[in-house]
Amino acid sequence: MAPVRQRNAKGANAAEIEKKIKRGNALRQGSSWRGSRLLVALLLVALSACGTATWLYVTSLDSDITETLVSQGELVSPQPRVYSVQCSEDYDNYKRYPGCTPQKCGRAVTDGVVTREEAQTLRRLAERGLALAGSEGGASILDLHSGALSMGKQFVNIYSLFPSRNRLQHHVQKSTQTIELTINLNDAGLCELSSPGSATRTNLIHHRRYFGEQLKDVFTQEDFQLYRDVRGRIQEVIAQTFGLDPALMYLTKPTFFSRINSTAAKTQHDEYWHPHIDKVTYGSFDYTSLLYLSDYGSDFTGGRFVFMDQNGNRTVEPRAGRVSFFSSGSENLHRVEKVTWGTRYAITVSFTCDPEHAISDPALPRGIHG
Ligand SMILES: O=C(O)CCC(=O)C(=O)O
Ligand SMILES: [Fe+2]
Repeated sequence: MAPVRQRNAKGANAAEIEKKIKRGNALRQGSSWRGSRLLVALLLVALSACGTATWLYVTSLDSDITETLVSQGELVSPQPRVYSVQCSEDYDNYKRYPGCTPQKCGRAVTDGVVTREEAQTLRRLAERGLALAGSEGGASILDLHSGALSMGKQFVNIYSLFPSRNRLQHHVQKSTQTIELTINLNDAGLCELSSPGSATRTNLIHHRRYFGEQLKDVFTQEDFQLYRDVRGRIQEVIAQTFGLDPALMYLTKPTFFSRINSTAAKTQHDEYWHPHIDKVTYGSFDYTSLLYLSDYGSDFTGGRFVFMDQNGNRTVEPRAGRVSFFSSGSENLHRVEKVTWGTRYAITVSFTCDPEHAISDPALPRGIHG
């Protein structure tokens, strides 16, 4: 019996051990299941956290935009779309010119004043002109009136190099900064640029020949005629919209082509995105207009124009041929978003009520025949 009991006891032990092994396996299996379930859950949490963060980021990019006043895809024609805004007190600090000084303020957009073909012609002109030089950073300008052209980290004057005098002094101006360059034309027709305050003599460059030869191909009389026509039509629509006498408003400086891309800024001149008030930045401006020469979304991304109002921001999306215009005081604080891709072209054409700040339409310098 004893051996049987023993066998039985052994048998019971073996069954117990087998049970334990099975339980152990099941437990291990269970814990590996639990482990992978935990991993999947963690992954899901991480993914949804990522998704939420991305969503928050994307919406935060847009969250400062309360309203799109005019999108690129729509066509505002023939009448401008007008948004009235209460005039700021800025104009009280200046002499008032009845029939011109803003009494009604606001902003308006029209696609009915400049055709897309005209915008394309002007854009080609901007491309050719700015290809002569251009800023090292993302924002270049070509001022048609003064001839100031971004070059590297500074500006050159493509017009002043023309008169056949030997020594010229001129000022290149953008915003509040004025650079005075003295240009000496040497016997070889090369020019030496020097600027007061810099002890070292700067560049000996073939500017005179370079721009002289290039300019003939870049600007024709027709181009300047087109600028004049467009300027006249813009003046008319501003006068109509704000109830002004167009004969009492004058083109003022600066009036320039701008080319913006996503290259990192190299100097302050490239930092076009800062909020500003045109009347403060440019002084003489009473009405600002912007003629866009390229399309938001297909020629470039970013680069929307943003009115920064107290109760939110309102955008205008550039469209080739679109004219956006507004009274230049602090009722129209604005900025341009950074361009994130592509190239954005525009022209700034602005008007003053003060005859002393009037400029004549840009024209080809004497001696250059288109
Ligand atoms: O190009 C734009 O949309 C605006 C430029 C601007 O604000 C300016 O020239 O003062
Ligand atoms: Fe501006």
